[in-house]
Amino acid sequence: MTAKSAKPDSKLIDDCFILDKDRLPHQEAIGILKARVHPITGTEQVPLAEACGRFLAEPIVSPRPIPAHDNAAVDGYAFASSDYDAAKGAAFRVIGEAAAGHPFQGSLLSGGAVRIFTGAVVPAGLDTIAMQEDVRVEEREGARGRPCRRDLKAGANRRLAGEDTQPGETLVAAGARLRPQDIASAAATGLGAVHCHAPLKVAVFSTGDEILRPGEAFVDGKVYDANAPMLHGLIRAAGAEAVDLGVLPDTRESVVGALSEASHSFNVIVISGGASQGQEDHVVASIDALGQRHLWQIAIKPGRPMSFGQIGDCVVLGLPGNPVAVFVCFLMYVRPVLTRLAGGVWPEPTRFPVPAAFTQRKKLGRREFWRAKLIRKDGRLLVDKFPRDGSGLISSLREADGFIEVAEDVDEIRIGDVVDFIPFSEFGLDQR
Ligand SMILES: Nc1nc2c(c(=O)[nH]1)N[C@H]1C(S)=C(S)[C@@H](COP(=O)(O)OP(=O)(O)OC[C@H]3O[C@@H](n4cnc5c(N)ncnc54)[C@H](O)[C@@H]3O)O[C@H]1N2
Ligand code: MOO
Repeated sequence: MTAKSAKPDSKLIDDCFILDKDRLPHQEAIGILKARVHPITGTEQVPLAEACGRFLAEPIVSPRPIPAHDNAAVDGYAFASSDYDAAKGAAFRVIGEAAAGHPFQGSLLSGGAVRIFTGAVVPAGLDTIAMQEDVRVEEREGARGRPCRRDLKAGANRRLAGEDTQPGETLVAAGARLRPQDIASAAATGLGAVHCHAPLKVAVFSTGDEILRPGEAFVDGKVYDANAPMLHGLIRAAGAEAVDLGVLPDTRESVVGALSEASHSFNVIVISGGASQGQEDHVVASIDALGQRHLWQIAIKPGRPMSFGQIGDCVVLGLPGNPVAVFVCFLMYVRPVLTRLAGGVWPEPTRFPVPAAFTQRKKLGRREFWRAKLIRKDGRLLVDKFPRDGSGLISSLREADGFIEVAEDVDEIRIGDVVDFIPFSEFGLDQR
């Protein structure tokens, strides 16, 4: 991997990214977003069964030890280790029974054992359980004896009260997005509901006179709207509610009117297309007219003309029209913004170091996100770059396993260089 200091590259005069040095570096853009957004939704009690995927407003703290009692890990016989000789094994007289939900009720005698089943409370005074497969049943002097094997450790097959969770322990921190295993943890403490942030309401617009809605009859010269349905899925995967408000024509009045109206009823507006400075691009000018713009043009590829601002309390994220740019901008910028606004902790995807299976030059001074696939070669895991970079190639998104993130100061990746690979699963998008 070759790293150089950023400098203008006169060879690339026809490159529309020539002015990247004047644009905001990725980390500065992240800094602006982080500084500007904070949780904005209300909070509510949510029944556990409905809480998966919600952002937690208050930590989940266990009111009790889990398990609540010492209990049997196996079906067998419980006895006191003080009555047992590990060198010889032992024979016990069975004096009663303990089943899950039905504790032993009798009183214990020295040398007595209790027939016990998995999950049953271990009777007070007993501490060790012999698995029934390790026990031989005998009739001796009229009573049923249970000689059990040698070498059992004191405490064997007993699950201790509190070994999973201690009372007062924080199980899930505020700001976490609840997963099924977190729900199990809360449920095990007896909590019926948890305190969560209300979901964020996000409006989605597409713009462009060329855009047709999927399902409509094709018209020459038009393009079906791939962005709004994709954004819908991405927003839902990020834990927010999405409402698709349709396609706006390329006029200033329609964009200003639609943004203004939506800003009154949504927490966030995500709009794709019309993001740059052509005469048909109205998003940035509309944000300027209606509110404040905090960011526009990032030194990245793809996705450079992304914008971020606010109209009143409504956050507006303007994404470029190219679907690959929408995908990249959403995962790298919009998703963390939505997470934070919804009460979550700013998510940082893990970058996995993986050797490159390809050689590729790159322009200095901007960060690039390359679509990539994991491959196996001679038993090693490598990452291969999708051969074409076009920002309209939805096929590349469909086939990729993730992004390779290439820093501003790198001008070439060579075969064998270790690169930063971000699998799409890091963004909550499942692998097929
Ligand atoms: N002279 C320049 N031209 C362009 C530049 C530049 O710097 N100078 N930047 C290029 C880059 S990079 C991008 S990204 C785009 C950004 O353009 P806009 O956000 O203004 O996007 P549009 O022109 O509206 O659309 C771009 C492209 O995407 C298609 N599109 C738009 N919406 C959808 C949709 N909902 N579903 C599917 N496809 C969509 C649209 O038809 C265009 O092909 O500008 C470059 N040009
Ligand atoms: O950077 Mo554009 O965002 O090529 O699609």
